[in-house]
Amino acid sequence: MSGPRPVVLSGPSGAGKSTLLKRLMKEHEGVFGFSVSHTTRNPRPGEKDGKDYHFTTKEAMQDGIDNGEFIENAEFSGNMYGTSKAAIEDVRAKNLICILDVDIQGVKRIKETDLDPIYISIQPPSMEVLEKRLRDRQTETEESLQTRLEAARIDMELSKEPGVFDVVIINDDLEKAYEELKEILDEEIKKVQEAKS
Ligand SMILES: Nc1ncnc2c1ncn2[C@@H]1O[C@H](COP(=O)(O)OP(=O)(O)OP(=O)(O)O)[C@@H](O)[C@H]1O
Ligand SMILES: Nc1nc2c(ncn2[C@@H]2O[C@H](COP(=O)(O)O)[C@@H](O)[C@H]2O)c(=O)[nH]1
Repeated sequence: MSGPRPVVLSGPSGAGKSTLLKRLMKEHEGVFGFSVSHTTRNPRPGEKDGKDYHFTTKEAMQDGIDNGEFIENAEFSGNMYGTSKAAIEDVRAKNLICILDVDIQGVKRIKETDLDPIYISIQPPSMEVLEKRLRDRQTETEESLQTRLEAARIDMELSKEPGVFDVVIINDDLEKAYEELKEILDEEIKKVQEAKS
């Protein structure tokens, strides 16, 4: 595939992926494009259909999967999530760096494709900090919080396996984590900016 290299951001729910990528996109207008995933979970307050996710039903999503419309899909915390081929194409058609926010199952499935992204894991400094962040975000029920923490334990172990990620960023201090992320992507950012000038 031609154009700038896509970027996969992964890591436990609550580690800070959306926080970092929203800032990255805001500070680099016209450089990044978000691959809008499909999900069967309910929207959170403030989330917009078509921007944060394509919110859909299990039936419609399963039809799309059966029709080969997704490059990967996974079940996470009782809901379906997936990256459609169209979501990636929409970004790549504009010659932008395509950012995918997917869980560890998504990372493994994307590795079986020819997408060839830069794989970045965003990790919390500890389980305790992660739990506090998730509780403070007030988006989960106690049940879904516990499911997410269990998935986080698995994610934190798998992310240590050599070769899974190109880089692991510990998001303790937000400024430091953001600077690290920018530095990793500096070369790709410059390529897009130069192509536009
Ligand atoms: N370095 C940080 N220090 C303190 N709070 C943080 C930091 N990074 C993110 N947060 C906060 O932690 C919460 C979780 O962050 P965020 O929603 O970005 O996580 P996420 O990895 O995108 O989660 P999910 O995968 O569930 O979407 C948010 O309320 C965010 O404001
Ligand atoms: N495999 C995929 N995982 C995805 C996708 N979109 C998001 N995610 C991951 O799901 C969890 C939960 O997200 P939330 O928005 O409900 O908090 C998180 O780890 C995301 O990275 C996808 O298309 N495929």
